[in-house]
Amino acid sequence: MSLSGKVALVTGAAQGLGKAFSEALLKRGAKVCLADVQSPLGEATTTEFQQEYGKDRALFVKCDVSSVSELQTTFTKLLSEYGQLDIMINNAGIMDEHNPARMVDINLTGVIMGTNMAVDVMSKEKGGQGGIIINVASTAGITPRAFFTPAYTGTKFGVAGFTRSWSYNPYVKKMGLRFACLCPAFTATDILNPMGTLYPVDAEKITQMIGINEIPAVVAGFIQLVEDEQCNGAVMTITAQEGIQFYKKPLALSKM
Ligand SMILES: NC(=O)c1ccc[n+]([C@@H]2O[C@H](COP(=O)([O-])OP(=O)(O)OC[C@H]3O[C@@H](n4cnc5c(N)ncnc54)[C@H](O)[C@@H]3O)[C@@H](O)[C@H]2O)c1
Ligand SMILES: CCCCC/C=C\C=C\[C@H](O)C/C=C\C/C=C\CCCC(=O)O
Repeated sequence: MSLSGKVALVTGAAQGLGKAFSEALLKRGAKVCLADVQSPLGEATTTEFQQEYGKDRALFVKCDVSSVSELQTTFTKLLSEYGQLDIMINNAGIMDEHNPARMVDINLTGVIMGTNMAVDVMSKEKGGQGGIIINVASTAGITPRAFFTPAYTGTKFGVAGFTRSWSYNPYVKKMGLRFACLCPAFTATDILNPMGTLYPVDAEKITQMIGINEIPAVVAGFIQLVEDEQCNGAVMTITAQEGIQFYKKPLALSKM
């Protein structure tokens, strides 16, 4: 898939992985709407990108993904500026075991609402041009070994299950859509800073054992998913020890 002239919406784009995904798309010729709850930082990131890639190529919208109305406003602003949406990246997420309800609202409900709104805009059956929706989960979303963060792990299992379920929808071909789930293990971003766990854990020991991805390694996997026209249903894990791997797909359902 050539990215030149495509339009992307990336949530949680002010910093970290979302910022890096946005820049990778910009470098390949896409226009990017950066959505984030952090307003000054999101604006600064967008200004930086406008200076590097052109004023009309990046747009910032302040958006809390846990708010249906803020998400709707984001889609409205994006469409009025760029007229189309081809690539939806539901990336915004937090780690806060002490506030599980808020974490579910952002990490899971935000992804569900962002995906469903994107389907409405992008589906060929509804006047869109098709495209790809990538939801960012975590290796914690496919193995419960992240025992120290049970609620976070629950939200990421939800994201992976939700995304895979969409990918098996028998209408995806007609809609011209692809769904993929990106599951990095520990990656060097600010989310690791507070180590917000419920129980005392030797975080250093755990991260040493598992290793920490550098951001470019995750961006490489991300771009592979965006560009690969055959990737519908992919669940890609990225670990410092084993790099990119694909989580096995269950047997296909008999023809529906
Ligand atoms: N870094 C890791 O170790 C790692 C590993 C696996 C998965 N992930 C996932 O990657 C995604 C990106 O995280 P990151 O590592 O870049 O962390 P980060 O903390 O650097 O970035 C998260 C971004 O999301 C934004 N955000 C938070 N709440 C939001 C909300 N309600 N609405 C909109 N934006 C919001 C933040 O402002 C921030 O810009 C998350 O979903 C995270 O769970 C991270
Ligand atoms: C001990 C520190 C916990 C707090 C870390 C904060 C945020 C982390 C977010 C990531 O999504 C976590 C990524 C991976 C989970 C770690 C291990 C899962 C097991 C990996 C494996 O089984 O290979």
